[in-house]
Amino acid sequence: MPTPYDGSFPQFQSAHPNAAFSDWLVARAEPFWSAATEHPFTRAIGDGSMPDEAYTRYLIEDYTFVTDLASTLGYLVAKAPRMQSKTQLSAFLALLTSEENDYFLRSFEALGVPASTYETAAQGPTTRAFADLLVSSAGKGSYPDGLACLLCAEWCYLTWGRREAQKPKPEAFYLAEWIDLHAVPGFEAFVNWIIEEMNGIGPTLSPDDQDRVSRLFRHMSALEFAFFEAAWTGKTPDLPEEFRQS
Ligand SMILES: Cc1ncc(CN)c(N)n1
Repeated sequence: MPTPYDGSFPQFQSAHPNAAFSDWLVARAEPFWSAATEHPFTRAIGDGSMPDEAYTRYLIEDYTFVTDLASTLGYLVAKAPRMQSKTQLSAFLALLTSEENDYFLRSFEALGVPASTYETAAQGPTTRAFADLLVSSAGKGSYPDGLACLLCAEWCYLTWGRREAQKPKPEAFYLAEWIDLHAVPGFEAFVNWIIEEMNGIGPTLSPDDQDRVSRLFRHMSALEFAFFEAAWTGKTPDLPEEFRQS
């Protein structure tokens, strides 16, 4: 697994003159970024080797995560400084609450999960930590804070989605469609937009703000890994010491 870069953005740029702010975020988020994007759970989605039990566990938790993600997008639409950004974010929010919501409902039906289960599911500890970070960064933090969390979540999914889309489609529609949702050109264009938005704003931030944004991206990467791990193993993984609240 790659080791983390612990220097500042200007230091990173002196060593890598063509590097963008988002490259620095990824370098600072290692080894969690690679652990999340290469998690065995993501490979099992594309292999068609996913146990129903693990995928059901994942979908129930992820439905609550996506509900919080929709709230996060609502905050970001409100905080985005430009109309062009509000347009991008609200279009994604519309997709999340329509096409993606429909995906979850059809998948729950196919996997035999009743509405009474997924509508009232309590979040496990990892999803709760995610919800706290996402919703509070976007709601109480600045636009770049919330954007860093969104960037990590969507870029992570584009990364494994594009890789798994190279394999023959899995038979189960809920696996094949989950890959498609995260590999189609429209999703890629949206993630590229978030990357560009962050690359435009990041270099203008103060050193303290850059540092905070990079910590949020790193924390999100660790949670993305933990989320896959919890679904895959059925156990709550311990978060590394640096993310535990005192
Ligand atoms: C945990 C998690 N992270 C990201 C995504 C992609 N929206 C998701 N569905 N779930």
